[in-house]
This record gives sequence, structure tokens and C-alpha cells, in this order.
Amino acid sequence: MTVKTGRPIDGVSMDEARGLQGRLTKPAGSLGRLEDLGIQLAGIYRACPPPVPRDPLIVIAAGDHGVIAEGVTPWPQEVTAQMVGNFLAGGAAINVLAKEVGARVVVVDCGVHAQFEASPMLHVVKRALVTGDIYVEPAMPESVALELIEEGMSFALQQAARGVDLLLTGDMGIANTTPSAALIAAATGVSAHAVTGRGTGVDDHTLAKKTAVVAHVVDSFQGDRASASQLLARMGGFEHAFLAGLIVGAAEASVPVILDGVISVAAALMASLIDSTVQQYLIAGHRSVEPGASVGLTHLGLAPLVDLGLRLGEGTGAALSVPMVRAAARILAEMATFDSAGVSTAKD
Ligand SMILES: Cc1cc2ncn([C@H]3O[C@H](COP(=O)(O)O)[C@@H](O)[C@H]3O)c2cc1C
Ligand SMILES: O=C(O)c1cccnc1
Repeated sequence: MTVKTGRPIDGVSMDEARGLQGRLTKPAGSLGRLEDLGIQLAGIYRACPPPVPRDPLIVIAAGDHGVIAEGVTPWPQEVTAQMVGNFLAGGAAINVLAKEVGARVVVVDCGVHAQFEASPMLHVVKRALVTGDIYVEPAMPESVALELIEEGMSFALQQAARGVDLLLTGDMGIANTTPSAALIAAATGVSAHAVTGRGTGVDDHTLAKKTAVVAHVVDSFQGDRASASQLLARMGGFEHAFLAGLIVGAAEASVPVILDGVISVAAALMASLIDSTVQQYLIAGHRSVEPGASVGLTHLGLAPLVDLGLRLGEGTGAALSVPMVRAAARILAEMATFDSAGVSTAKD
């Protein structure tokens, strides 16, 4: 897969936003990271002031994982499908938080070991029911990784055309913190030990097994300058491939993406291997407890907006940041300037 260089975010709008931040009725820099976020949004939307996002969409990419056979999680595989049912019925944590912040939720079946009834909330791109057990075999053929990346890209472009102006990445897939750790280790060169965490909360024995699986998978991978599709095919999940494509498509459509936890961060690293400009379109929603998330965010040059000790996934940490993203845009759109409000500026 060839690496492309997409369109960078707009420097002119960012300069305008920087200038405007300095004229608003507050000491320069006093709104801290909210100011940087506003400038980034101006660059992404190519407008100053940037629009306040009106239609945020949380995309929960779901898939099952053959590596569950290695005992890397205590949860049975059927929980993935059962949780998809819970999302569609509105009963999961992400449904509650989405309602709280005024975002919509869509579930994408990227490869769950079940069939679901059609629903307006469900989009199906499934090519297989479960990935291969990455401890002993590739996760998927590279052709499938490429197809799912394409699906993610076209989904983002379609949603943007329908008016979605903020995309949030979410995930569901029992055992998926294991392939996430492997992708992060392979993409950053950081050790399996440093990126592997307790996922849903596994005990010391399971953590040791999980770390050994990640180390083996990464060590056995041949290829120094691997492409995203090669890495995904060897050690990824269907949801990682779809989310990587979604992020690339969002950047192409000038739509910001709020990342959730470790699964989203692994997908973002893959997206950055496909298009080296995608980082500019990314907002780190939160710092997941899972150590690989922090390693990946540092590699991407992103600092998380909130740090609440979350380790759930589904898009929960991303959802919580929506009010902050809206606030950052609204400050630029609605605050008075020293001039317009007749407020004196500081003496030099
Ligand atoms: C009931 C339940 C709901 C969840 N929602 C998200 N996850 C999260 O936990 C799983 C990954 O952790 P591990 O790699 O340790 O299996 C993923 O499904 C992830 O989305 C859940 C997990 C469970 C059990
Ligand atoms: O970082 C996450 O999003 C996460 C952590 C643990 C389990 N599932 C997801």
C-alpha cells in the first residue's frame, strides 16, 4: 500500500484564529489548551472562527479475535455480539454518554461472530466472523485489511457528505487490547512489556501470558518498514482496519476525529502510516489506563484532553471530550474582543 500525503490543515485560518485569540477579552493564553484546540479546529475546518460542531457521530467498530484462544482475556467471545445488541438497544455506557453530550451512535459490524437483524444504527462491512489467532497465524489476508480500510474511508466520506462534522472512534471486541498492544509496539518500536496492559482488568498471570503473546507476535514479524495493511493483516483486528480507514477518510473530508482509548490509538498509528498528515486532524479524547494508549499518543504527538482513569473503550473517553471541542470553537465564534466590548488592554 503506498503512503500518501494528504492535504495539511489550513495555516491561514490557523493564523487568523491565533490572532483572534489574542484580541478576545481575556489575558493572552488564559484559556490554555482550549485556545490551541480552537486554532486546530480553525485549521481543520479551514475557517475562522471554526463552526461549532452540530452533528458528532460515534462510530463503534466491532470485531472478534482469534487470539482469545491464548487466554488473554477472561471474557467469553459471545460478549462482543451481546454488547452490539446492547448498543443497538441503547443500554451501554456509550449510549448514555452519547445522549449526555448530544452525539449519535452507529455500530459497524467489521467481523463479529454473529448475525444481527438490520437496524438503522448498524452498518455491516463484515468479511469474516473472527480473525486468525495472531499467536500462531496471520489475523487476516492483506486483501481483507485493504478492503476494510477502504470501507472505513468511504464511510467517513459518506457521513461527511450527510453533514457529520465531528467523528469519534469507538470499539467493541473481546480480546482486542491484545492486537492493539501488538500494533502499537510494532509501529512505535516500544517493547511489548511497556505497551501491554490489563485490558478489562486481567490478573497478573493473564497479563504475563498476554505480554508474551504480544512479544512473540511482534518479534516474529518480518519487515522493517511495514505498511499499515501488512501490519493489520499480521497482527490487527477487523475494527482496527476499519477505524484506520475512517480516520484517513475523515482527514480527506476535513472532519476532526476524537480518538478514544488504546484500540483507537492503534488504529490512528495505522492511519498515520497510510497518510502522514492525519495527525493534524486528530484530537486525543482521553488518556486510557491501558499503557499502550499513552505510548501511541506520544508517538503521534497528541496530548489527551481528559484523564479520568477510564479503561472501557466503546468511544466513552472520546464522547466526554465533545463539550470541550464545542467550547473551543464557540469561544472563537462568540467571545467579544477588547475593541468590540470597550475593555482596556494591558499596559506593556
Ligand atoms: C461487558 C463489556 C463491555 C465492554 N465494552 C467495551 N469493552 C472493552 O473491553 C474489551 C477489550 O478488553 P480485553 O482485551 O481485556 O478483552 C473490548 O471489547 C473493549 O471494547 C468491554 C468489555 C466487556 C467485558
Ligand atoms: O483503552 C481502551 O479503550 C480500553 C481499555 C481496556 C479495555 N477496553 C478498552
